[in-house]
Amino acid sequence: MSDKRKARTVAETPTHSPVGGPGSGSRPASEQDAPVIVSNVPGSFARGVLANRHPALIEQVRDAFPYGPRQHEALDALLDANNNGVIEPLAPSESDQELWWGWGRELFGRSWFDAPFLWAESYFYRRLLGAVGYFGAGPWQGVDPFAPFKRAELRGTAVDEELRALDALAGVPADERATALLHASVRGNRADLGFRVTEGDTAPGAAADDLVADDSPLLWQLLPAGAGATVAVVADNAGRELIPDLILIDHLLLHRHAERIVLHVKPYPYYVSDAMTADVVDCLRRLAEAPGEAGRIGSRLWDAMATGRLEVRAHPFFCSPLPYEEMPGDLRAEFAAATVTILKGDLNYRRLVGDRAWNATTPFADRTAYFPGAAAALRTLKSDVTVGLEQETLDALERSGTAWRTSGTHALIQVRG
Ligand SMILES: O=P(O)(O)OC[C@@]1(O)O[C@H](CO)[C@@H](O)[C@@H]1O
Repeated sequence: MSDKRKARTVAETPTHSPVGGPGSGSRPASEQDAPVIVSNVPGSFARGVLANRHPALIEQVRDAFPYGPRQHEALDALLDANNNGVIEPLAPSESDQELWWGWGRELFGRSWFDAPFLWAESYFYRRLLGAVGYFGAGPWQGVDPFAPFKRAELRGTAVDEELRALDALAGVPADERATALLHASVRGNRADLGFRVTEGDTAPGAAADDLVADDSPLLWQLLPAGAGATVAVVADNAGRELIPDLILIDHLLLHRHAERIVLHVKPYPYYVSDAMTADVVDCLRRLAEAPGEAGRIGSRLWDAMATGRLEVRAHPFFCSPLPYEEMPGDLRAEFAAATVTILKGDLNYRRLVGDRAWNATTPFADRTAYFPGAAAALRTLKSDVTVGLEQETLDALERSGTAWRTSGTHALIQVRG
């Protein structure tokens, strides 16, 4: 962690005030140093994630596999540390021990609730994988603890219905279809299995599709047909989010809005349902084996993989607890070479604009000015961070008295060209 970042984080942690909920849009966060979100504020969303979602998740994972005593003991220890304990560093034998030490040196020995929310969540997932033996040499190495949930979702009848709906869409004009597919990709971000651990079923289409910001005209301007664009797509969740993302990717390739697309996924399981290469393969199979238009999309994408027009990458940075502002040079170069980078989902948004209590009218372009090239965020609102709203929009949301920031009922399409 850089000294600059360390100083900001530590200094601001104790002075953080609750964020989210009615009235929070008027908090006087300066544009430069909005407080880092931590999880020690009673009643805050971040506290709820650590206090409720993480323990529930440990139990779900425990119940989903016939783990042995070693895994059960490690899960018990993680549960205890999450609820009552302090953050322990990784064992020296772990290959990423030094890396995490560097990212959180000053946080070890402190309560999980006092660490920056983004860091604490990321480290929780790292510890969970460690507890079930994901990284260790042994029979559980590489076994995705979230695979049963991802698999059940992908096999569900809801996916059948969503794929069947593509047949009706095949006949509509290309621009209408493009809008529908873009919105489906945004709405797909509601299908987040981590969110559903405590928030219940807010699956795609279950709630009003309420866009609080919509820069989609700018996105299409950046991608005129036939201009030879390369698009980077930073994926979020597998299954019911990744399927509409892949369908949108097919549309971009088919209508030559992009000549080449690089799909960035996680190198290992993360935030419950985040997509890895194995999930891309499962989704492509699901599409390719479906009847009708979905099957045609699946085989086109399969071919696009074979010719390199669609490529999958899994950079380790995606599983780090860092904001995109601190991305390494090779990833920066990759995004710089893209015509536009589309970042899916809530966590990517937090990492893109910074996991801080920004004033919601802070311009999106200011918060993403560091990003190497054009950036587009497609996100359902599922955490406190929001920027780029018009004052009237913010006022109306605050008047609504709803938990609009965190309940997954609202979404946004924000673009910086
Ligand atoms: O990135 P995603 O899948 O859209 O959302 C991730 C999420 O479920 O996890 C975090 C809380 O655990 C929040 O940022 C958000 O609600």
